[in-house]
Amino acid sequence: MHTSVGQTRLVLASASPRRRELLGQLGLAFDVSAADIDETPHQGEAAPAYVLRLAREKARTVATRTPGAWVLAADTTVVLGEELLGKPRDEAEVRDMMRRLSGRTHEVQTGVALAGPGGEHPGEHPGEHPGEHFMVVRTRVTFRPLSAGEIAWYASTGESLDKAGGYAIQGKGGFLVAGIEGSPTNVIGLPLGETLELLARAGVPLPWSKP
Ligand SMILES: Cc1cn([C@H]2C[C@H](O)[C@@H](COP(=O)(O)OP(=O)(O)OP(=O)(O)O)O2)c(=O)[nH]c1=O
Repeated sequence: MHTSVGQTRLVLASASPRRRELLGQLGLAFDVSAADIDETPHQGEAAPAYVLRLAREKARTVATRTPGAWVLAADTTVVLGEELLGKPRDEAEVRDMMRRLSGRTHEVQTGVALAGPGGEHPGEHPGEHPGEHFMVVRTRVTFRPLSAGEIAWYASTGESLDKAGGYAIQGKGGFLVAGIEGSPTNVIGLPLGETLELLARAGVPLPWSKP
């Protein structure tokens, strides 16, 4: 997809097909450019600080190579108690995550960051990209108590490996979930209502705003 928002391009800094599809639902035109960054959490880093740091880093990385564009990025993680559950490495780790999530409520947290087309002018605060806006959105998700058979089958489907917490609520993993409190699109990787508010706050022209 290539076009511009008013005079200024909007770029989605993501390799995630889910984020591309979700942002596309807002009727905005945008380009896509993935940011490959190190996603290792810092020692003792709290979940909201972690997802925000990664979202801002992705946005800044792409903003540096696309000057004059608005750059939107996000990072999603699953938080169970104090623990961050990222993407599982293999099927055994998926089974382990499913056993831990079974019958319990966890939070899905997404950091969303928008870097403005600020050129070379410094931001207001040290380390801040000019025109930067960001936020963290949290959704509570409760899993059904899962049987050993359900866990083994789900882990074998292969849909877990590129998903935080090892499941996809929008896919085969829908049966795992008993209830959800908060934004559903946040769980899939981009909270649409809040993203819209962020874009509006930053002054990005929306499809229905007057020219
Ligand atoms: C919990 C859950 C996560 N996910 C996905 C959303 C995110 O794409 C992924 C978490 O990984 P992220 O690191 O947030 O994103 P990504 O690596 O897929 O893409 P990029 O960094 O390039 O933007 O997990 C689902 O699709 N469904 C779910 O139910």
